[in-house]
Amino acid sequence: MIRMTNVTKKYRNQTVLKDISLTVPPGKIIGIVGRNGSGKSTLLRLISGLSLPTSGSVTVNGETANRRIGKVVSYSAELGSFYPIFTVREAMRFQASQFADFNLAKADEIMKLMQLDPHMKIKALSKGHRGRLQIMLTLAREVPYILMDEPLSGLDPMVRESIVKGMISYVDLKSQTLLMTSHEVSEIETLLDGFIALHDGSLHRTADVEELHESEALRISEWMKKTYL
Ligand SMILES: Nc1ncnc2c1ncn2[C@@H]1O[C@H](COP(=O)(O)OP(=O)(O)OP(=O)(O)O)[C@@H](O)[C@H]1O
Repeated sequence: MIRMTNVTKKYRNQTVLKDISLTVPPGKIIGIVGRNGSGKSTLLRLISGLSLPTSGSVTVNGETANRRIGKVVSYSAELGSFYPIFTVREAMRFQASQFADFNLAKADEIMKLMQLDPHMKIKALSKGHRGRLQIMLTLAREVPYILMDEPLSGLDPMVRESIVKGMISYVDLKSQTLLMTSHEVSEIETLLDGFIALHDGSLHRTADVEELHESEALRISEWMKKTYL
């Protein structure tokens, strides 16, 4: 279980998250939605333990989310931490050397699904292929929580649907929870069990997708248009 209790995050004197309290149960696919600058990435970074709240607490399976939480949380790392001269295969091996839970066989399958060339150097990859590599490196860890920040950004619209579906097939919902942010809610909403909607740093709503369908006969994208426009 991910639990945020009265979490506020400030950068200098700007409050980017305000008094957020929420829980994310295990075994779910959850979207974090909201306008640009509403705090989606900041929320994920707090859960990943790479950033700490100014006040309030964030716990994952009862443990405070700090840098050590990386043992149960896989966060879509920036490729900046990988040497640009690494090939795709070397980046996989490097990830395996950093994380004992990195499943090389699964990584290999995802690499094929993503149509990544194992011999290509990171510095030579296009933006879309760098995005695919990031998805593979994040998803191949056998951890309870996988956090992906804008996994679809930079991906060609023609392949997004198949990549999203493929991605989900590698999440084991008996033991894993996936949280992801996306600007294109309509592209991921059929996969989501629930969503967390932020507005100007405040928690606007958390809901089950089914509950939204049943109570308001709306899809998330329709609800967002109605709410935010
Ligand atoms: N390291 C930082 N230092 C200062 N301000 C920051 C930092 N990180 C984020 N912010 C600010 O926090 C606010 C929320 O940013 P965040 O990236 O979390 O929003 P977001 O909802 O993910 O945005 P987008 O949809 O544009 O990706 C923004 O105003 C941003 O400028």
